[in-house]
Amino acid sequence: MTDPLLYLDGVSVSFDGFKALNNLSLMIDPGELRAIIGPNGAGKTTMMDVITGKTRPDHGTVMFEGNTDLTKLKESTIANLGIGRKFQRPTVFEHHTVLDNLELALKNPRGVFSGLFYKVSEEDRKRIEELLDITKLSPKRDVVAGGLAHGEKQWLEIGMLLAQDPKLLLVDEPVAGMTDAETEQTAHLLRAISGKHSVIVVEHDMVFVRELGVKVTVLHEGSMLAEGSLDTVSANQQVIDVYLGR
Ligand SMILES: Nc1ncnc2c1ncn2[C@@H]1O[C@H](COP(=O)(O)OP(=O)(O)OP(=O)(O)O)[C@@H](O)[C@H]1O
Repeated sequence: MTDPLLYLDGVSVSFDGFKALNNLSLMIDPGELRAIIGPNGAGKTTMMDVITGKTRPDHGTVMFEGNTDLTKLKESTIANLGIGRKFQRPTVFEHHTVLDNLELALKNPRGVFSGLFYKVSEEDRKRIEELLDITKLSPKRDVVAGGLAHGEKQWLEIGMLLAQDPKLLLVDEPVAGMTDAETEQTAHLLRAISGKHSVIVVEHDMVFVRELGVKVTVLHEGSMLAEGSLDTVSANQQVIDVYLGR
């Protein structure tokens, strides 16, 4: 058995006495792509906030690569360990081209480097070509990011995060506002980057989750309600009740 890359153990977070996370435990393997679903308020965002160090849990540990407890570290330190996060709204440099955006992302590995003394090396060029290829943005390389379609912007931002070679990528509702074709393409992209990177994706769109075809964790009231394939969890009576509001 491989050791998990990430191991949340008994994590609880309270806001004014309200338990947003309640004794949550979860394991993610190296290279795994995992979907997290759950009704509004289930604690999905809070879970991401705890992993990235934005929110400190009241109880529990978040072990990364076996022996690093993320709950003891600052957000910037956690980012430097190789944990990237993509928020729902794309944040790309709108006035720069796709190529420039990827170059800028390479220039600032996890925010440590100064771009001032930076020159694009042959190795970087190769990496940028790989990123253009995987995000399917090669034909758009010279287009200004502001002129991209919504889906393309999201893929560009994922490419920018990949430029920093994260071990773990957290992706929050990537397909909100996407067309069906874009949604399918995004599932394809996330599947393509898993293996080399672990990816946790939070999403409400079940068509997308089905396209991902990976293990699903269902959160409810801050705890894990069920885990397994989408077919398994959707047949679970407790999961059905929660989604129907019973
Ligand atoms: N900073 C905060 N202060 C007070 N309550 C909070 C705070 N952050 C989250 N909560 C509450 O904790 C609960 C869990 O919220 P969270 O955003 O993690 O859920 P979610 O599963 O991401 O929901 P959604 O699918 O709607 O994004 C919610 O009831 C929310 O109102």
